[in-house]
Amino acid sequence: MNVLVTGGAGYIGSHTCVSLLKAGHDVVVVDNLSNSKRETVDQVESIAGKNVTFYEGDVTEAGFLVEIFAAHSFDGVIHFAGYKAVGESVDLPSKYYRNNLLSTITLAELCQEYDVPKFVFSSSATVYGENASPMIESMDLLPTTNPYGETKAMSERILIDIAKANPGFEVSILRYFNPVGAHESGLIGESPNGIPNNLMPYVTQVAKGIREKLNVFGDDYDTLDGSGVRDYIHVMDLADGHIAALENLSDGVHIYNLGTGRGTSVLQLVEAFQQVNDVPVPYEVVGRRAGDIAVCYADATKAEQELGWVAKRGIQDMCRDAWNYENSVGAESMSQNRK
Ligand SMILES: O=c1ccn([C@@H]2O[C@H](COP(=O)(O)OP(=O)(O)O[C@H]3O[C@H](CO)[C@H](O)[C@H](O)[C@H]3O)[C@@H](O)[C@H]2O)c(=O)[nH]1
Repeated sequence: MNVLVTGGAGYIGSHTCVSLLKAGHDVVVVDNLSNSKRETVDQVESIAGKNVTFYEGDVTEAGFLVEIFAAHSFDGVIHFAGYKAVGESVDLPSKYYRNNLLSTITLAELCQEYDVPKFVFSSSATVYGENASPMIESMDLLPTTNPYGETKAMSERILIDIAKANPGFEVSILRYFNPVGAHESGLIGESPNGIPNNLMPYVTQVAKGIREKLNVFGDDYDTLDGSGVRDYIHVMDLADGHIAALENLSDGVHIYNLGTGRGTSVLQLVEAFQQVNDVPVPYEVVGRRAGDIAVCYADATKAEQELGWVAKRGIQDMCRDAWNYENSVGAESMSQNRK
């Protein structure tokens, strides 16, 4: 297939491009590089040994996208591009609603105009809100605690309605749990700007000595050791999930959790990281972080039954590959304002 990947220079997008190319698909990337770098696309090409067509620009701009849709005959779109910082979305809600919703609407409209039948959307487990785990696709969505999460829930709604009105439009909505790790080559990985919000990049930076210690946000949750429990999934498993979703698409809307189905606590993850990589990760338990829930993990059976996809890599692989990337030449130069 000839696939348009929006946000293909980003963390999950770049790993998915590798999997797409390796599976024999052709890839066109559109990315405005607001939170990523052009070099990542070069790294993707060198890992896969195949070329990618790259356009720098914004997927909220229909005029810019029209030229790309006209120049290529796409079989499908995988839409990753979007703002994703939870805290920033609380401070700048209109930035999030404008960008994340407009991009989804614009792309879905262009798919109708140019007869592009397949659409895979990056959603998030955050749409489950405070439901009790395991999260299952058939659950009613609960309000999320921030505009970022709302943009994911609203984008899902918009795609469901557009698919209803346009028979033949095939939509796959993928709800990611907690993506971590990196491609085993160490050439691409997660390079957050500034102080990381998420656990794994914070852990790797503490291990590396860039930050003094990890703050563990709460040890008084009702979990096995009191720290928060999440379903961490290796980014290459997640990438493979997109290929399975794309290749198995059929008429209508299909929603899948992409998780392992297993929960790991913050303290368990820190312990695994130290053991696998033989490096200390000093930490201190501090108060809970506003908006966090105690436990979030997937029921991952639907993706297995319908797509034949299961996550193959474990916590050890995730910790090893995240550390390998942190120690690579690329990690430092990819990140901005790290200190
Ligand atoms: O420095 C840190 C960072 C995180 N945590 C803990 O580690 C766990 C995972 O936190 P992350 O920030 O890595 O991930 P979240 O589950 O909070 O975030 C996920 O859910 C969010 C919505 O709530 C967004 O969807 C986000 O993109 C996605 O990664 C949580 O228990 C959190 O409290 C710490 O203890 N210390």
